[in-house]
Amino acid sequence: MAEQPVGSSQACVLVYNAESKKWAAQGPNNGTSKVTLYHNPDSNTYRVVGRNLQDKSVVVNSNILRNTTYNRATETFHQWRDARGVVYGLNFTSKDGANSFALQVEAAIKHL
Ligand SMILES: CC(=O)N[C@@H](Cc1ccccc1Cl)C(=O)N1CCC[C@]12C=C[C@@H]1CC[C@@H](C(=O)N[C@@H]3C(=O)N4[C@@H](C=C[C@H]3C)CC[C@H]4C(=O)O)N1C2=O
Repeated sequence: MAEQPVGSSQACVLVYNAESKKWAAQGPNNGTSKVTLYHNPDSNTYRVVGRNLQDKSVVVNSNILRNTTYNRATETFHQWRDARGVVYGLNFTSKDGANSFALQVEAAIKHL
């Protein structure tokens, strides 16, 4: 069976630049995107894919692994580090959207 969407939310997608110590919004309109957690049941893998609402560009495509720490830095800002050390941040547009997305990512990590 192909990849299934587990859940989606709206967030500004940011990537941290360790050099400049600054967050960079990904894509136009301040990086506001639809972020979706996908599950591939055949390989039991998960990934977070974000598509910018304005130009539909893919602004994040990050595997969530069993050793991924999904950090709820605040009620509306969550972050994680990928296998290459790239740090992604999601600045959610609502606390409910942030919480529901985090619960699905946390459940996914437990399921790996
Ligand atoms: C042990 C460890 O790895 N810790 C990592 C975090 C982490 C922990 C555990 C697992 C994985 C990871 Cl990833 C760490 O601390 N990291 C990862 C890279 C960046 C950072 C390092 C330093 C800075 C200091 C300030 C802080 C930060 O960026 N806070 C946010 C913030 O300044 N902003 C964003 C919103 C709200 C705030 C919460 C929106 C835009 C900007 C703003 O408000 O304008 N930092 C970090 O998060």
